[in-house]
Amino acid sequence: MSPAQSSSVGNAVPSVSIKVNSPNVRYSDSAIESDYYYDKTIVSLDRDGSYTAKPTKVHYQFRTKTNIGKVGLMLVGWGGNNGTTITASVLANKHHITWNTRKGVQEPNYYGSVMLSSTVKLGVDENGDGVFIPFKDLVPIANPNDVVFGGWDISGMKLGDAMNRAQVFPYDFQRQVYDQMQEYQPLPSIYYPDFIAANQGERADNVLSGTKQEHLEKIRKDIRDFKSSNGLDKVIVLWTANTERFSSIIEGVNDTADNLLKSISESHDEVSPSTIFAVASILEGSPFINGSPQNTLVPGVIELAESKRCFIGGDDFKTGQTKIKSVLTEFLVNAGIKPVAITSYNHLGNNDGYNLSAPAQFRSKEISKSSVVDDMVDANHILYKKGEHPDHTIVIKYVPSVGDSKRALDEYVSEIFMGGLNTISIYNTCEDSLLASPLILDLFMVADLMTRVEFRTVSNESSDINNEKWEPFHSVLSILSYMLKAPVVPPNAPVVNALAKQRAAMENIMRAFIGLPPSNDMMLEHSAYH
Ligand SMILES: NC(=O)c1ccc[n+]([C@@H]2O[C@H](COP(=O)([O-])OP(=O)(O)OC[C@H]3O[C@@H](n4cnc5c(N)ncnc54)[C@H](O)[C@@H]3O)[C@@H](O)[C@H]2O)c1
Ligand SMILES: O=P([O-])([O-])O[C@@H]1[C@@H](O)[C@H](O)[C@@H](O)[C@H](O)[C@@H]1O
Repeated sequence: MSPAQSSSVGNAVPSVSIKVNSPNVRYSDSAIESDYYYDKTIVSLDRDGSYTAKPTKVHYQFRTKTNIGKVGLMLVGWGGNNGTTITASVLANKHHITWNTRKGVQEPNYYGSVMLSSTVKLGVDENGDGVFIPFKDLVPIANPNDVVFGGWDISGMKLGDAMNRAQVFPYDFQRQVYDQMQEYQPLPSIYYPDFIAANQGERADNVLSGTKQEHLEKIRKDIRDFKSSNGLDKVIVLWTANTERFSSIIEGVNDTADNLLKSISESHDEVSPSTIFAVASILEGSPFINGSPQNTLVPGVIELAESKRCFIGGDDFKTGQTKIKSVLTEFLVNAGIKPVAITSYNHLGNNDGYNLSAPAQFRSKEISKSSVVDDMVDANHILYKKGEHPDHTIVIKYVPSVGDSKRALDEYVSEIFMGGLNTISIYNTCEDSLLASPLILDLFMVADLMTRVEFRTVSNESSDINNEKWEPFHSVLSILSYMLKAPVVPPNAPVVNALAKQRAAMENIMRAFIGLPPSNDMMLEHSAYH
């Protein structure tokens, strides 16, 4: 009977082992099973305009397999800034590689990973003081130091040279991982010039020929070969390649799974490389996550994932300017302050910025960056009339000389008490790839966790629960929202962008897996006279 397995992630991240002492939690050698009572408040509007609120409980059972197995992560765009950065960083953590800087010796770490470098309040001790543990130790999470990397790139450059091209890491670090990185060679990939900026053509020397159907079959074979040659139990595919233009959603082309598969067999122009990667992953039973803003997950992909019970997630890593926006806007609106203008400008000089300098690719990013305030604004009908929104402007400029060190300038103008105005200006220099890369690990770890979770609903306490079938979560993983600018959610589910809510949802779902109630900060234990 073993408690939740904790994984020691090198010496960069401490690990704790926890066991829940409850009749609602059962440990076996292969799984943690919990009975969880989900509290909801159902609200109805009465004829006189008043609301009736009715507390309800739904009884779920969760089963989390604790045997993680050997997991691989295949990156599309492996030779890019994010792909090389995360690969080299895991090597550094795994082998405890340190490097000299002008400030002294730098240790490897996983800062910026919410699972690896943030904590959650497990509960309180006998004095009522909070006990905080690494987020990753709530439930059995894969150890990123053990992940097997692979992937594709339209640039055939080996990863050591690609890391050098990315200009993210200092020389003293690069020189220590160069030889190991040079052992990695991205597989040839799918290249349809129409979907990314023309300026990317200069690096496209590692591309597949043939029809779209042949591309689909080749990518599927790549996934199978990678899995078998590395003795993997599971492969997760993650797109961190260039931003593509949006695909048009066309009835009969990509609106259903069958139409999409037919369109691929006919090499339809409107099927993008990223959508083919998504389809290949799903057909191979590999979760697919889109770290870029384009609408890879067209309706046909979602329907295919649902039919195959395969996980998908997206869109667009939420790393810097947008991450701050999803906090600041919630703070303002929830404080009863009315943002009337949010102006976000940034410039950057990496290849992502080079690709985004093309209008169609910028438009994809503008869309994903613009939707992040919608849920917070729509929830406050005191400040905003129906359909009213702040002016929200997004500007991205390519400035080669700043490289990966993106500059983000934001101005928030808000109406405050009695006709006043409040202006908040932010200047934020972000090492773009050092912000995004840890999120690749978070997306990988949480997606892997979800492949090991099943649940069932106890609809009638008197019936035999064992007659209820264990089910996986819905294929569209909205639990990944915290890491994504424009979360894709199951049909008819609401989109939540507020960062604190996204994090609380992820934490409380994982607490439910081990039979713990949602975390809250009511501090009632401190409210009585002792
Ligand atoms: N802070 C961040 O870095 C950040 C944040 C959010 C989103 N993103 C998104 O992540 C993606 C990658 O960012 P990056 O900075 O690593 O970009 P990058 O340009 O350095 O890397 C992208 C890589 O993808 C390759 N590529 C392009 N098309 C491909 C295809 N069809 N198949 C395989 N490889 C292909 C390119 O050759 C390149 O090596 C971009 O879409 C970017 O918008 C990045
Ligand atoms: O995450 P964030 O900082 O809001 O948005 C960023 C953009 O501002 C930047 O121009 C782009 O290169 C990155 O891919 C990222 O998407």
